[in-house]
Amino acid sequence: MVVVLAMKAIVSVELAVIVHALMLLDDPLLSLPSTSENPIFRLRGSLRRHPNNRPPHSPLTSEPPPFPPPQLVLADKLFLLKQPDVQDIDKVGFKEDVFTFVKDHDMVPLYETLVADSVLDMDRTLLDSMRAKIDDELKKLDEKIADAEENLGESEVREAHLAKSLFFIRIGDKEKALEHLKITETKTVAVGQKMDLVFYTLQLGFFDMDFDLISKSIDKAKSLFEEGGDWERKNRLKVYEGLYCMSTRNFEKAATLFLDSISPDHQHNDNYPASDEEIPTIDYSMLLSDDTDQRSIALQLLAHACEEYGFFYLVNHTMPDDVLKTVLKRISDYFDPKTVDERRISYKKHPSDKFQWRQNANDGENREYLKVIAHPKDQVPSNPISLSKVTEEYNNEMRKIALGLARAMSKNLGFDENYIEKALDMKLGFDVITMNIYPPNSEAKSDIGLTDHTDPSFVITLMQDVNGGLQILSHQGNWINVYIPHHAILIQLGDHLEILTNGKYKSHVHRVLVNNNKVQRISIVTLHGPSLDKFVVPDTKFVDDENPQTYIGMTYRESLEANGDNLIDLQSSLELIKLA
Ligand SMILES: O=C(O)CCC(=O)C(=O)O
Ligand SMILES: [Fe+2]
Repeated sequence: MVVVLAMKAIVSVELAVIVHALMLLDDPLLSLPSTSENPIFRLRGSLRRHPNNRPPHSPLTSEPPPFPPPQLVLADKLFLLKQPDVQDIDKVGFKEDVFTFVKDHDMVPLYETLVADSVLDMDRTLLDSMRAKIDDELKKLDEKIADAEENLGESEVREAHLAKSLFFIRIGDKEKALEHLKITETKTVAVGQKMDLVFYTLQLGFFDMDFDLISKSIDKAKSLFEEGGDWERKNRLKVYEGLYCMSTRNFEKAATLFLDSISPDHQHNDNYPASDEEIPTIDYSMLLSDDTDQRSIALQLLAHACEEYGFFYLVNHTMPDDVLKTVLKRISDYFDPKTVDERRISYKKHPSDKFQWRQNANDGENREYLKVIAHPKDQVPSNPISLSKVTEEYNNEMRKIALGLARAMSKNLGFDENYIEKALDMKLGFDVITMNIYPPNSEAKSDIGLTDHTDPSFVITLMQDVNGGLQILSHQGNWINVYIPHHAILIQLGDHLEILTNGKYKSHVHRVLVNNNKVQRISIVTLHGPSLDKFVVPDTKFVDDENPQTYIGMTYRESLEANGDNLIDLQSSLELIKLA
C-alpha cells in the first residue's frame, strides 16, 4: 500500500495544496475521465498556456508530456478517501471515481492494494480481465519494438520503447515504468526528448511522493538544460520544482518559481485588441554552433524572422542571469516612488544630451523613464547615479549579442560576416539604454504607456521583469501581444537596418499599454545604433529596377537631430528619410 502509506505520511495541507495547485493549471482534469481512452494521449498538450507561449520554430523540438499528469488527480481522490473529516457522501463519489479510473487504466497493482486495504471490493472477473488485457497489450508493444528494431529507423525504435514505458505508467507499474524509461533514454538523442523522459519520471515520483526520485529527477533535468533545451520545458520544470519546494516547505522559492512560469493573462486590454499570433524564436547558441547543420537551420529561421516579421525572441543567448537580475533590481530601486522628487531635481542639474529623465502621465504617454548613453565610451557621461556600473556591464554583454546578430544577418544578406558592422561602423556604435517603468509612479491618465512608434538604430534589444502591455504591429497590419519567454531577449529591427537594406529588413511600429494600472512593469530597451558620423544609405546590392532606392542617405547624427530635441531623445525620422 505504498501510495496510501506515503499519502498518510504527508502533512495533509501540503499534499492538498500541491495537488490542487496542479489542478488549477488545468481545470478539465478536475473530473476523472469516464471513457477507456488513455488520458495520457487525450490530454496531450493540455498544459494551459498562452497561445503565443510555444517552443521555438525549430524542427528539433517535439511536444512535451501532458501536464498536470492525470494520475495526480487519482492521487488526490485516494488521499481524500482516507481523510476522516471528508463526508461519507463525498467519499462514495470519490470511491466510484477511483474505481472507474483503476478499471479504465487496467491498474492491477493499485487495485490489489486497494482491495487489501478494503477501499475497493474484490471483483475477480474484473481482475482477470485487466490482467488479460495487460498481457495482450504487452505482446503487441513487444512486437512493435521487434519490428522497429528490425525494419525501421532510430526514431521509430525510440517511439516503440516510449510506448511501452507509457503503458507501464498508465497501469501504475512504477518499477517497470522506471526500468523501461531508462531503456528508452538509451535510444534518445535530442535534449528535449530526454527532458520529456525526466518529466515522466517526475510524474511517477509525484504520484507516491517519492522525494528521492523527485529531487534526483529535478537535478537531472537541470543538468540536461545545461546542454540546451527550449524555454517551455524549462518553464515546466519550474512548476515541478515549485511543487517539490512546496512539499519541503520552501514556500518562498516555490512562489518565485510559479510566478516565473506564469502566463500573462493580465496583458489583454479590450480597448486595444491584439492577437496572440506566434512570434518567431531564434536560438542564439545554434547560430554560433560548430555543427554546420544546426547553424544553417538557425540562419534560415533568422532570415525568415527578419524578412517576414522584423522581430523575434532570442533564447539560449549569452546574457548572464546575474547581470540581468542585478540590473533589474537596481532599476527597480532607482524608480522608488518615494524618491521621484529627488530624481526630478537631480536631472535638472544634468546635461540633457547625456541623460534624459521624464515622468509622464498624460493622454499620450504614461511612463517614467531614464535614458543614458552606453557606448562609445567617450560619450558615456561620468554618471553620478547608482546605475552606471550595472548598465555598463549589461551593455557590454548586450553589445556582444547585437554584434553576433549583425554577423549572422550579414551572412543571410549574402555578404561576409563583418558587413553590417562595417556598413554601420558599429565599433563606434551609438548605444542608448532606456529604462522604463509603466505605469509611472503616479496615476496613469490613459491606457497608453508609450504611443505607436518605430525606433532608429540597427537593432533594439529588450529585456523586462514581467510581461504585459507591449504590442507590435505586424507587417500584415495586425497588432500582436508580445509575451517574452523568461530570460529571452526581444529583438526588434531598427530603422537603420531598414534603410541599409532598402526595405528588405523592415522596422515596425510598436506601443505599450498600461493595463489599468494592474501591473507595474520595468523594461530595459537598448538601441544599438551606427556611429553618429556614419552616413547610412541603401546598399546598391538591394537596389535594382524592381527595387528602386526608397530612402535618402544621411548620417546617424543627422537622422537623430531631424526629429528630436537632442541625440539621446532617439526619435525615429524614417518618414523624413523615406522617398515618396
Ligand atoms: O517598454 C517597452 O516594452 C517598449 C519600449 C519602447 O518601445 C522604447 O523604449 O522605445
Ligand atoms: Fe520602441
